Amino acid sequence: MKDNIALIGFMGSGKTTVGKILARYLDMKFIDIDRAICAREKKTIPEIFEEKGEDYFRRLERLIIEEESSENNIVIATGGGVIIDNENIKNLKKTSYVVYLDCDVETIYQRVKRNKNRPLLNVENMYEKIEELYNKRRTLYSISSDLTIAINKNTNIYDTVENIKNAYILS
Ligand SMILES: Nc1ncnc2c1ncn2[C@@H]1O[C@H](COP(=O)(O)OP(=O)(O)O)[C@@H](O)[C@H]1O
Ligand SMILES: O=C(O)C1=C[C@@H](OP(=O)(O)O)[C@@H](O)[C@H](O)C1
Ligand SMILES: [Mg+2]
Repeated sequence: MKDNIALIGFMGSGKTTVGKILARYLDMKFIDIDRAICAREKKTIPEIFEEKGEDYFRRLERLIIEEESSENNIVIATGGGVIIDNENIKNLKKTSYVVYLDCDVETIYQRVKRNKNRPLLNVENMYEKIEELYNKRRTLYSISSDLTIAINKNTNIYDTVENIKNAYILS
């Protein structure tokens, strides 16, 4: 069994929300990479993207994942773009059981449409943008993970947590 659990998946798939509950259930520490980036920069994600650019954000994301990957007994909620950089997956896999929250596009859209905290989705046609990014990324999520959990609009969050917990314990 690996020391940590890392959650990956598209924006809105529930990484942050599931991660918090999972950590509590397993008595592990919870780390949200986005939150750690914001704390370090003392800025929100949209502010970092606007003032410093996406590349700067990605460098910080990579650095913090590298740091956190040397910890133990933690649940890590990553940001949806973590799989863009292969180095991130290599680092996470060293110490984490990687779980892909595989959520359908419609459910993602319904969950994120009113939220302004995801700069990549602040475009005129958000649904189209989600589809485009989703199609680009889905294979990467799949091949980067040890376990895939299907999520849709009817999925109960506690079932998700229970399934991850059981698979992790058996791993
Ligand atoms: N299983 C679920 N059922 C209903 N709403 C959910 C579920 N999981 C997450 N959400 C909601 O979807 C939104 C996005 O969740 P979040 O955890 O921020 O996703 P991520 O970190 O993957 O971007 C939040 O408003 C959250 O409350
Ligand atoms: O998919 C992405 O590229 C991003 C996802 C976000 O995290 P969530 O997946 O938690 O929304 C956040 O890291 C940033 O807005 C970029
Ligand atoms: Mg999140």
